[in-house]
Amino acid sequence: MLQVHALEKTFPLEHGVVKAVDNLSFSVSPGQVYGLMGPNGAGKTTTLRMILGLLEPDSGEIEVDGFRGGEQTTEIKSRLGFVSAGDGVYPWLTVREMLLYFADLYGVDPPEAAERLKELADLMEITRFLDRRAGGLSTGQRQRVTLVRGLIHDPPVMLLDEPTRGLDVVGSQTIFEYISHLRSVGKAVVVCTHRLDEAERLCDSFGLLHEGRLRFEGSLQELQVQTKRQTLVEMFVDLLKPSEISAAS
Ligand SMILES: Nc1ncnc2c1ncn2[C@@H]1O[C@H](COP(=O)(O)OP(=O)(O)OP(=O)(O)O)[C@@H](O)[C@H]1O
Repeated sequence: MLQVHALEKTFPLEHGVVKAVDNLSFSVSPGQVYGLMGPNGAGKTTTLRMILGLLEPDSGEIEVDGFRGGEQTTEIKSRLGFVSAGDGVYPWLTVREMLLYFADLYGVDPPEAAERLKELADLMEITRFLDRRAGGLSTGQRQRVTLVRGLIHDPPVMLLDEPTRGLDVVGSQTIFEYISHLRSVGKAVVVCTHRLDEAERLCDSFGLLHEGRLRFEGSLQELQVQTKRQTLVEMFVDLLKPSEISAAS
C-alpha cells in the first residue's frame, strides 16, 4: 500500500518560487491502479521523484507498506518498482546479466532472483533472448526487458511514468497487459500518463492534479458526478480554466 500525506514541494525561481506540489495526499491499495493525471507542469514528476526518494519533500510524508520516508527511505526504495518511457538498458550486458544485476542491487538472494527471472521471463516472453546482449534488442524487446526489471525484486508498489510514450499499438498493448497483470497479482500501481483515453481504460481511480493541487479524486463515475463532465478530456479542459471549476478541496 502506498500512502502520500500532505506532500509539499516548492522550487526557487530566479524571481520568486513555484509551488510544484501543494498539500498532496492520496493512497493506493493493493490491486488498485491509480491514475495520477494532470496537464504539463501539474506536479506529477515532482511527486514521483519524492515517492522514489530522489527528491526531498519540504514537508509531508510517504508511507509504503508501513515504512515511512526519512530514516526508512531505503526500506521504501526496495518496495518500489519504477517503469518509465525513457528507461534504457546496459548494452554490453546480456539480458540475464542485466536483470540479475538489478536483482542484486535490490538485495534479492541469487537463488530467488534466478527463480523470479525465470517466472517473469516466461510471463513477458523474453526467455528466448535472455542470453543476448541487451544493446542488440529491438525496441519492443527492450521494452519487455525494462518491464521485467521493474518487477525483479517483487515490489508491492509500482510507479509507471508515461509508460506508453513513443510506443506503437503493439507496444501499448504490452503495457495494458502488464498493468492488468500487476492488478491481478495485487500490486498497488500509480500510472502517470497524458493519454487520457488509455487512462480511462486502465485505471480504477484517478487523481486530477493542477498546479500541484489535487483538484478531483475518485473513480471515473465519481469524477463524472463531481465535475459534471463525461470524459477525462472534458475534465482536463475545465481544469485549465480554473475560474470555471469548483475545487474538490
Ligand atoms: N528542479 C526544478 N526547479 C525549478 N522548478 C521545477 C523543477 N522541477 C519542476 N519544477 C516546476 O514544478 C512544476 C511541476 O513540474 P513537474 O515536472 O512535476 O510537472 P509534470 O506534471 O510532471 O509536468 P509534465 O507533464 O510536463 O512532465 C512546474 O512548474 C515545473 O516548472
